[in-house]
Amino acid sequence: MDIYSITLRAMLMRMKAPFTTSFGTEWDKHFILVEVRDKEGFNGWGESVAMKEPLYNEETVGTNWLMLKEMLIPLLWKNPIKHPGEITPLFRPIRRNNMAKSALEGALWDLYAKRNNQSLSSLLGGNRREIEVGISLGIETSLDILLSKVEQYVGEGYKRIKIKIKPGWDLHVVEAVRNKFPDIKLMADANSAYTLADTERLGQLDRFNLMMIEQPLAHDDIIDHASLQKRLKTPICLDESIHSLEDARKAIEMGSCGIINIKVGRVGGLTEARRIHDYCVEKEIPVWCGGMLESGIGRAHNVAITTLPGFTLPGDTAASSRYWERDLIEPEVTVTNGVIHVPEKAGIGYEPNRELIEQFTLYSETFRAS
Ligand SMILES: O=C(O)CCC(=O)C1=CC=C[C@@H](O)[C@@H]1C(=O)O
Ligand SMILES: [Mg+2]
Repeated sequence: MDIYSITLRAMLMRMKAPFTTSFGTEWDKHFILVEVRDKEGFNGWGESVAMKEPLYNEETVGTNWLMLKEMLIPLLWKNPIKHPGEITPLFRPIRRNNMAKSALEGALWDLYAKRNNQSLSSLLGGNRREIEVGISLGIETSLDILLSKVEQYVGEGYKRIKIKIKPGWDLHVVEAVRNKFPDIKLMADANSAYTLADTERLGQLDRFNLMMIEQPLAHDDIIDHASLQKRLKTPICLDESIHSLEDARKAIEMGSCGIINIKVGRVGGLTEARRIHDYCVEKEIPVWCGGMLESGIGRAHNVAITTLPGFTLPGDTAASSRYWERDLIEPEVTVTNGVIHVPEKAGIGYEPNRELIEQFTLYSETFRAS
């Protein structure tokens, strides 16, 4: 892959509404876009899902910018690659910084797919032309507002509803949603808001027939989730705890979870996401694709990975209009009755809107092989 230049863009997009979880609220979304150009004029796009503050994991926009500029891009210049699958082993000596790695790796996968006139989904081995998706709702200012949003999205046909919980916004909230919507596929994401001391309280969620409880305990835990899973009927789904195939192997061997939320950025890129997917298929552990409030660039990568056969549960890849007045891609990601039609064009399959990208760019820097 004859890379000519790599451009980093620090982006700022205001979401339609604040999104609140147990660890904080996102409204002004800061993130990095990566554009890789080759000498023949092809380009590939990736998105870092790191947030402005290290509240979801230890990475931020600032750490990602530094790691890309000082470590990852120079490493790529020194070690030209022929296939994007070489990026993960090339970057392995650099500890963690998965979201920084994933943003560059994703851009290279998109570039490679375009050079070969192949859709990213088919290049990854995905065989589905339609994917079923769910929607993730934040912690709202009132139960009535949450219930009205659930009603709206159930009406739009989303295949599963994910709500956020935390101490003080949990049992009564899940009960109210379940009472009003007795038959919907419903799950709860705690974003590490509980400890083993809350085992009895979390056990009370078993009566609501949830698909799963996502990441109830600490963001870096596997062993306590194994203890908790023994006490819960509802499957635990791990998100923040899983950074690699090794973490997935340990969690499954320990019995820490029955389901895994695969987020491309959290695990370091599409190659590792596919390895985790393949391992979970072998171990009969269902997976789904989580979201990080991405713009259309990251959303497009999520659509592509979700076409792999083991993504059997509806993920978080909602329509662009869920978060954005105008998204950075054309066409935008649309959802019809809970289904996304997977684009078959080369690469990520959606065209970046350069004018809009420039409009939301705070600053950028372009690097060329010296
Ligand atoms: O992108 C989406 O729609 C999913 C949003 C979502 O649920 C999350 C985004 C980012 C971190 C968390 O708050 C949460 C999650 O843990 O899945
Ligand atoms: Mg989560």
